[in-house]
Amino acid sequence: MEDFPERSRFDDNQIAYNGNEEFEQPPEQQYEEFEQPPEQQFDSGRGFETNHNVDSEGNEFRDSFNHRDSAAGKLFVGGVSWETTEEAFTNYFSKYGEIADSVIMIDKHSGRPRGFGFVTFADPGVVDSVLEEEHVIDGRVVEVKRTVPREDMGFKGISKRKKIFVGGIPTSLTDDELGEYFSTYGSIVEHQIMVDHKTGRSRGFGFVTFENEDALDKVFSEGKIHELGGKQVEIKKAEPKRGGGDFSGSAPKSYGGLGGAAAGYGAYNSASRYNGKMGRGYGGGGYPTYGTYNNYGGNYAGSYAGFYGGYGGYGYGFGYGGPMYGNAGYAASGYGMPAGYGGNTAYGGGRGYGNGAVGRGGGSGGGSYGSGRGYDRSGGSTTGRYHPYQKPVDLEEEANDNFASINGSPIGGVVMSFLVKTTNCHHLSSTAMAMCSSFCPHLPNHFGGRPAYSFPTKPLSFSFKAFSSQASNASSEDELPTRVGFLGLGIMGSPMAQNLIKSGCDVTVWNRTKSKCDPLISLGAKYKPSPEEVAASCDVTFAMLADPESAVDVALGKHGAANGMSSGKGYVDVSTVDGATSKLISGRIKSTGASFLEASFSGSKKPAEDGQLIFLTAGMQSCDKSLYEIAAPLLDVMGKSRFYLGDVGNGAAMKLVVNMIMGSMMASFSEGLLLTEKIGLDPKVLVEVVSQGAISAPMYSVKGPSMIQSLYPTAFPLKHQQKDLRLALGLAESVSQSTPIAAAANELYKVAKSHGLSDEDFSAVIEALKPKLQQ
Ligand SMILES: NC(=O)C1=CN([C@@H]2O[C@H](COP(=O)(O)OP(=O)(O)OC[C@H]3O[C@@H](n4cnc5c(N)ncnc54)[C@H](OP(=O)(O)O)[C@@H]3O)[C@@H](O)[C@H]2O)C=CC1
Ligand SMILES: O=CC(=O)O
Repeated sequence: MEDFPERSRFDDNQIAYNGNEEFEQPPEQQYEEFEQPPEQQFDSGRGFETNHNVDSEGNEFRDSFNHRDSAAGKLFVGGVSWETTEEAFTNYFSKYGEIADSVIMIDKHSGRPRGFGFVTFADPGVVDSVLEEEHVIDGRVVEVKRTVPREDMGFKGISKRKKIFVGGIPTSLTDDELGEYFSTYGSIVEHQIMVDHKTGRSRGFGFVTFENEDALDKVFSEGKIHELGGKQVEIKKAEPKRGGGDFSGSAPKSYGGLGGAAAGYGAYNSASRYNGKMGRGYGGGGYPTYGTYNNYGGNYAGSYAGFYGGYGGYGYGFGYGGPMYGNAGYAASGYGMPAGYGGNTAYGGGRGYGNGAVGRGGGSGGGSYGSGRGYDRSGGSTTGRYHPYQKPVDLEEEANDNFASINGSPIGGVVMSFLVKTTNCHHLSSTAMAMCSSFCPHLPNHFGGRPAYSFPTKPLSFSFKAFSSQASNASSEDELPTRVGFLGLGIMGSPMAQNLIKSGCDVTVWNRTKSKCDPLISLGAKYKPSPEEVAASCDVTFAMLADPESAVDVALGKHGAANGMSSGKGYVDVSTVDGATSKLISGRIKSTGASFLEASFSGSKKPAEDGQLIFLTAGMQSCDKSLYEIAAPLLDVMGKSRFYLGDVGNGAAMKLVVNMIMGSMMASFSEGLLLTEKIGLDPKVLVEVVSQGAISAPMYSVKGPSMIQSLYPTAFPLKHQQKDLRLALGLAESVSQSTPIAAAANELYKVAKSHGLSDEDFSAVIEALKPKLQQ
């Protein structure tokens, strides 16, 4: 039997690399810590992988494994309930044969179960029959997979133990100089400084592979920081990175290759300090030429010297390349802002090119402060999807580390958001949630203190829909609600609820059309036959309904959720409605003694599946604060960021503004596609041209090709887009704001609706411009 190390052993130094260093990814995206979501690394330290793996180029290699005897009887078990004890776990599997070993993995920080474990049968012969069956332990369906000894997972024939990553390489350093320096420690097989494919410029990091492991010991015996080319570089052990993992089945576990439609989800966070921990990116694979590659090191962010440049890298590719928040590189000009104070997230990742770029927005005064360690996965152009969960972070520690440097620094407001994802709901702490940033000209005095928790309170001004951050007295050990209700399982509600289930929450669902509950029930959700009963049985209930009418009906109608609400409970409406509706629902929910939170969001089907929604929260009064604290980690399971916007109605209003813009953009794009064709040019070329320029948007790149073929697979139903335009026009009207473009776009969507396109994707609005519909 395998000599198992202690449970949950992690090696902070150990990082894994994407076997294909050709990819244009930031180090944060190419590397992952050992402490990964279980789906990415099932064994924290026990030396096993599942055999469902995809290499960095998307090639499955499960069949090539040579199962060792020691591993042959060992299975990974995922989706294990928090409540399941090791005894129950072992007992369950003992019906298949003698158990040689079994364990439920425990998070080293929180001491809580991580939702997965391993069971080893004395007789490997029983494994096949175990794999053939469905397994339900303590009422929860668990997922059983083979494990494979990690040492069997050769990548490019290079042992992980012989390769190091070198970060912070001065851009002037040559490959040869890199090799020469490290050759003093031992014979080198290969060495390479990674370069940007487009510019040919050094990306500030590279790899050195030694002939034998002794050399590594020697290098590390001199510490992690070495001086190269007159600058300090940081070395880390590299390990072949597991590719996407082949969870081709349901939901969040389907990380497998998506062909060329790779995700460019970038790092959740950014930089590292020389003396701190390296910010591990979260990003999935990334589309080679998009994503958020940034330079590593050498890019000291202006006044924030001492930090690696802000390779915030949040390539928000939607799985199709183009970064949504990409680019930027403001640090040198001090443009970033210290959102989240250590828990910040460097969005956008800016293509640094050595000038101290920082991740824009959410991030940081330099992307350099990021602390939420992301977990890179997949990598490579064909392993695009990323994992919706992220490990908990010791934000407090890093916030403190980082704070000193930002205290007193002027900040320019950009975007705020703090995001933390978790491997599972159990692991959240208040430090990992409720962190928001602000839009304010200077750091308020109170930031001079310990920035343990940043919590939004009052908006500074309505027009900015912003808020000031201040220390919160959020408890240090927040308990997640054990019971989460979810009402409305349409295109968006289903994947959102699914992510909650997958992250370990105890979810109870309801949907008007009951059959839509079934897939979630099979994933472990409970079912109640009315919103009222869901609300009565849950601590927090989410509502994801079609429109204002259904939102009101489900919340306040007969057997509506309000009937099941009472003091201590919370109702979180994530539907897209208007402010008045939100206020109505809020008022009635609160009259029961319960709390209400508005949390509409931006992001469509794919981001919902990937847990990448952008929440627009509002309505937290002092009495609702605990609801916000409770809901925040749940929102973080479903989304990548949270904005707090003040009073009830502001979240709805922001969402309507966003969708007003989106609706007009799509209408305008439709005109462009048709005009291009009419004048004898190729609309495909238009899509490409647009994608490369300043007006690029994932929406165009993704939807354009199918629009050209008159295909409109529904992600965001056209009827909802028209509803949003209608509501946005009402909002504009209420403040006498002229919105002629949106009004014209709205007319177009109405035409499309009247021709039966309501349930098509909103990109079907192009049909309204075609002659056959205009007759
Ligand atoms: N799709 C997207 O990309 C995004 C959508 N949104 C917004 O989210 C909301 C839901 O969107 P989406 O999931 O796409 O829409 P769907 O149309 O797929 O789902 C709508 C949900 O509302 C339920 N519903 C509709 N009418 C009623 C009613 N009278 N009583 C009870 N339940 C009702 C539906 O139940 P049933 O299954 O029985 O029909 C379904 O669960 C909308 O407000 C939309 O604008 C926000 C961001 C992105
Ligand atoms: O509401 C739609 C979206 O994509 O956001």
